[in-house]
Amino acid sequence: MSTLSLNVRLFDDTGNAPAAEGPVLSLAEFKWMMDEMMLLNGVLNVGDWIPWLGCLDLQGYVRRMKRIGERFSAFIDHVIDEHAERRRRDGDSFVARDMVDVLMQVADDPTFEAFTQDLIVGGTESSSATVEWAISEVLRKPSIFATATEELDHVVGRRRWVTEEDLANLPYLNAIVKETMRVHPIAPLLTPRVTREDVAVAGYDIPKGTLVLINVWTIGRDPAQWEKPEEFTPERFIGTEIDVKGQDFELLPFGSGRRMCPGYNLGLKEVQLSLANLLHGFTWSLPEGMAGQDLSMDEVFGLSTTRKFPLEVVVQPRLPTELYA
Ligand code: HEM
Repeated sequence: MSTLSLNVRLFDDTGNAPAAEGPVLSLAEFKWMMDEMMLLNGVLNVGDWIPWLGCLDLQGYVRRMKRIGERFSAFIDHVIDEHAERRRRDGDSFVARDMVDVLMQVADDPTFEAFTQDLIVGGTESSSATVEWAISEVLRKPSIFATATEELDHVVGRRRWVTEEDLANLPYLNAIVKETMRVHPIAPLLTPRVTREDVAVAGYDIPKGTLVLINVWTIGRDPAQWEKPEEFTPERFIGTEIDVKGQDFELLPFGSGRRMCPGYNLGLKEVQLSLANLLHGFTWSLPEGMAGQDLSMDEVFGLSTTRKFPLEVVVQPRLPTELYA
């Protein structure tokens, strides 16, 4: 899934970065860089909590962070140079083809490189990991697959793939996505906030300057908010108005307020459309002899929360052969 997500953003069909002469040559290498960055974002660095130990870098994390920072920087420079070159080459006939092109048209300041990196890092694993969690949940509960494919067959039919226009007519598919985001929020503690003034929330006095973490992972499992929260039940969203757009505080997979995910619209569509096509196009099952409850749902906590163990599945086509060409 992350390969698909990266191919959409950066790589061509052969897995090479565009103009494969830059500091990153292969998709595999770039994926390693992404994994390393995600992991290092979530680690507990002793030096952050016991400052006098910081200079020793006992766990080696700071060294690794510096190394990955330099490699990412070199890669982003390469992406920007490549885009600038096409802009120069095309002159008046230049047409923006991707997000970097658009950003270069609207912004030209020193934060641009960091912003491009934010978009690549923030937008890649979040979508792919969410789809992977959704497929994992479906594998554990085959009745969900049956209901989803019944809806897809009815709305889309078996002679074509799902398109963006179909999404509005797939309430059960959308409910699977919401339920996945409730149980597996990609950023369980959102981005940290600091209070700008003294404030009282729900009877608690929070002084100005307090670091505040919003635990959406726990909110998603709060029995006061959700019936049988430990169960994966997409049906709970059918017929409700609860949405993921930052207004319903019991479900905040994209956060809320001014620091809410700026890519939520794109991310949501990407997850809905990928999942819809994966369920429509393939029958999913676990390897022989493995039962749903045997599938590990252990998580790795990093910048995003991904599966600890890779998902091993058996897939079979559901649609006419010519659609897979
Ligand atoms: C399923 C997909 C996605 C999920 C679940 C997700 C989730 C999140 C969350 C929870 C935050 C923190 C929000 C907060 O603290 O209030 C965030 C921030 C961010 N996201 Fe996403 N995201 C997704 C897709 C994307 C995409 C596609 C992009 C860009 C193309 C993107 C770019 C960003 C950026 C740049 C930030 C930092 C914003 C800031 O700090 O001001 N995300 N995302």
